[in-house]
Amino acid sequence: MSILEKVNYPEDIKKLSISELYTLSEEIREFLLYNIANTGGHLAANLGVVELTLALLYTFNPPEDKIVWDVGHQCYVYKILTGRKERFATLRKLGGLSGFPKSKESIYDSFDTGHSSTSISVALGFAIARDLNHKDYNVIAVIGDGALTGGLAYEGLNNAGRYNGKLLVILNDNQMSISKNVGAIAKYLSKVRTQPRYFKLKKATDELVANIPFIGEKLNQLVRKLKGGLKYILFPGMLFEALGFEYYGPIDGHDIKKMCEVFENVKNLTKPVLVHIVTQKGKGYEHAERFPEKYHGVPPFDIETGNHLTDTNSKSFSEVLGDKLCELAKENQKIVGITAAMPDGTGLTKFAKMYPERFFDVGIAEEHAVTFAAALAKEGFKPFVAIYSTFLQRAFDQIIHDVCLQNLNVVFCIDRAGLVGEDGETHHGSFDISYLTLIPNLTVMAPKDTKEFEMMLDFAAAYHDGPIAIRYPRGTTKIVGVYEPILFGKSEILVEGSNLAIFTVGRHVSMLYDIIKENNLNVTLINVRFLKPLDVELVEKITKTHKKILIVEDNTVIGGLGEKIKGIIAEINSLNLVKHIGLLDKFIQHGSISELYSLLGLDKENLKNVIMELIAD
Ligand SMILES: Cc1ncc(C[n+]2csc(CCOP(=O)(O)OP(=O)(O)O)c2C)c(N)n1
Ligand SMILES: CC(=O)[C@@H](O)[C@H](O)COP(=O)(O)O
Ligand SMILES: [Mg+2]
Repeated sequence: MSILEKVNYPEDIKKLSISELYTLSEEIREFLLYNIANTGGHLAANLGVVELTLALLYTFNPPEDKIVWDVGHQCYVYKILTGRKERFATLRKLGGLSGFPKSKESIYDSFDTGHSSTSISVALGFAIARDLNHKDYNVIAVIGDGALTGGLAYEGLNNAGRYNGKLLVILNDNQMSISKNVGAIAKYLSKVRTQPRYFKLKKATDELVANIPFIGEKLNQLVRKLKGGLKYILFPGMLFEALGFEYYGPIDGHDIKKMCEVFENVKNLTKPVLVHIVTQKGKGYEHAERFPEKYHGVPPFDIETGNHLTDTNSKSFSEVLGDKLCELAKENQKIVGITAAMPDGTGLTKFAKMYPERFFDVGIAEEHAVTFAAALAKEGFKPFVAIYSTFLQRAFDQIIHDVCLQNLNVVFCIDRAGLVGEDGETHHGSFDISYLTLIPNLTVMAPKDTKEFEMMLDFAAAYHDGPIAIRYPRGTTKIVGVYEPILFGKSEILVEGSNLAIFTVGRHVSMLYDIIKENNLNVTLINVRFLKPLDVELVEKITKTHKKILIVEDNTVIGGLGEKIKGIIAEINSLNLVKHIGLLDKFIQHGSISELYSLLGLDKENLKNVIMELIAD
C-alpha cells in the first residue's frame, strides 16, 4: 500500500516521518500528473508546491489555522490532502471539484480566490478578526512571485507591516508568473536568491556573538542596534524588513525538513513574518520543468510526449490578435501592445518578439496597464491593451477616470468574454457588456468570428475619436462567411425574414445563423456588432416590422444587450413579444462551455426550440 493511499487529512500527515513525507511527495506528483493529464488544469504550479504543502500541513492545523492561497491555482495538493483525494478525478468538471479554493466545497478552504494578489489583505483581515475574537490560531498567506507584481499585494503589505500580531506570509518564488516574471521586484528577488547568505548568516552571527564569553550578550544587543546599517548591507530580505516584516530566507522550497523547522520557529512570533522559499515550477515532470509556461494551465495531455490533446486546427481569437497587431504595427509606428502578465494567453507573444521596444508586459497589474496606456495615448501613441474580461474588472475606475474621461485613443482587446469553461465562476467574462457600456465615450464592439475580428481591429486602428473596446470569446467560433463593411454604430443584418427577429452578438451569431439556415426559417438575424453605440435606428425599425423579438447574449442579463434593446422598445411604446436569453444573475459554476450553455439554455438545441415555439405561437 502506498503512503498516499493511507493519507486523507492533515492529521494523517502529522503521523509520518520526514523521510515518509519525501516518499509521499513523489507519490503525489505521480497522482497529479495522472489526473491532470485527463482533466486538464494548472499543472506546473502544483508540481512546484508539493513539499511546501506537506510542510504546511505538518506544521499547521487547518481548518482552525487559516491558509490563504493567492490566485488559488496551486491548491490541488492541498485539496488532495484535505479530504478530496477520492473526488480529484472530477476536478474542473461540471459538478466536480473546482480548480480553485472554494469555501462551499470544503471547510479547509478558508477563502475563495482566482484573481491574483488578494492573499495578504485576506490574511490580515483574518488575523485582526481573530484578535478581536480573542482567539489564537495561525493565519498564513501563500503568495507567488508573480502575484507579488500586483498592486493589491502592496496595499496588503503596507497595512500588514504595521500590524503587531501573528501573521505569516510565505513567498513562493519560482521565478515565473505564467510567463517569465517581470519588473523591479522580480529583479530584486533574483538578487536575493543569488545571495543565499541571509538565513545562515543571521543564525551564524547570532550564535557567534552570543558565544563570546562575558561580552556576548552586550555585543548581540549592539548588533541588533546596528540593524539599520549592518543588516542593510548583509541581509538581502531588507525590503520586507523595511516594510515591517521579519524576513526568513531564501529557503529551499523542496526541503521539507528545513521548511518544517522554519515554520515551527516562526509560528508563535507575534509579528508579521515573511518566509521566502524558492521552488521550481513544474518540478518532477521534465516537460514542465523545461517549459513551465506551456504547462502552467494545460488541456488534457499525453504524459509521455507532453503533447496537448486539443484540436488546434482553427486559429483562436487570441492568435488572430497577435498576427493582426504585428501587421498593423508595421504600418503604424505609434501602435504599442500592452498585457498584464498574459502574453501567451492574449496572443501577444509574437508581437513581443517582433516589436520588443513597443511591447509591455506590466505584470499582474491591470490597473497600471490601463493608466499607463492612457498616458501613452495622451502622447500620441495608439495602445492596444489586451486583457481578459474577468481581469479587466480590476481596472474599472482606470478605464473611466484615466481613459474615457479624456476620450483617449486606447483600444481594449478584451479576451475570454462570455463563459470560459473549466476555470469557472472567478474567470467567466460574464459582466463586460454591462460594465463597459455604461461608460461615456467608450465604443464597445463584438465580432461574430475571427474574420470579423480582423475587420474590427482594422477599424479600431483607423479610429481616432476615442477609446474602443472589442470583446471576444476564448478559443474560436465557427466562421460565418458573410460580412458587411463595418460602419460606426451600425449592426449587420445577416438574414432577413418576417416571423421573428433575433438580435445577438459574438459566439451566438454563428450558432443562430446555422439554426436558421439548417431549418430554412423565415427569420431575421442581426449581428449587433456595436454594443455601444447601439444601432437604435435599426432596433426601432425592426420593432415596427417584427411582432416577435428574441435577444441572445452570453453576458449577464443585468445591464446587457437585452435590457438595452428592451429599453428602446419600451420607449416607443411598442407591444412586441420580446424574449431575452442571457447569463442568469448569479455566479456561474465550472464545466465545459457546451455543458454550461445547455444548463443555461444558450445551446443550439434549446435556442432552436425557443425559436420554433416563438414562430409557432
Ligand atoms: C488579476 C489577475 N490577473 C491575471 C491572472 C492570471 N494569472 C493566474 S496565475 C498567474 C501567474 C501567477 O504567478 P505566481 O503567483 O508566481 O504563481 P505560480 O504560477 O508561479 O506558482 C497569472 C498571471 C489572475 N489570476 N488574476
Ligand atoms: C489561474 C489563472 O488565472 C490562469 O492560469 C487562467 O486559468 C488562464 O486561463 P486560460 O487557460 O483561458 O488562458
Ligand atoms: Mg511564480
